[in-house]
Amino acid sequence: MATAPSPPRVALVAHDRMKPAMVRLATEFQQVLRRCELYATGTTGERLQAELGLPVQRMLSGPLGGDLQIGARLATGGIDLLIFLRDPMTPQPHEPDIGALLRACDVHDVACATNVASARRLLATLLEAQAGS
Ligand SMILES: O=C(CO)COP(=O)(O)O
Repeated sequence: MATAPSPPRVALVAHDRMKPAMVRLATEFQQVLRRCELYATGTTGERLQAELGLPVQRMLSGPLGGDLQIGARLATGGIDLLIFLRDPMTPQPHEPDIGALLRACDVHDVACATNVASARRLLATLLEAQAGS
């Protein structure tokens, strides 16, 4: 008997000014996201749980090490796709952690979207894959 494919493991991260955009994106793609295993940094995950009821495994808040926790999971093969809505206009206290997470995506060749337009395209490919399964 064929076993069901395991759900994609998707990490969702947004800086404060980008959280409304993340909530809008997750609302638009919530049917897709509900069929994924979701991870998020602390405050992003809190919003997605509270506003959409998405079952998110929350890490620490980004500035407290959450980006590094997601990066560690990604580096050990536990994340298939990262959506990281970065705020390009506001300096962050944990800039090195952000760079480390994005570098881990490149090192391990994990799909990563850092703005809404590319995130929508990545999520659309998940939608297509789910429709075909
Ligand atoms: O700072 C972040 C990513 O660098 C996001 O962290 P929060 O989701 O906890 O706000």
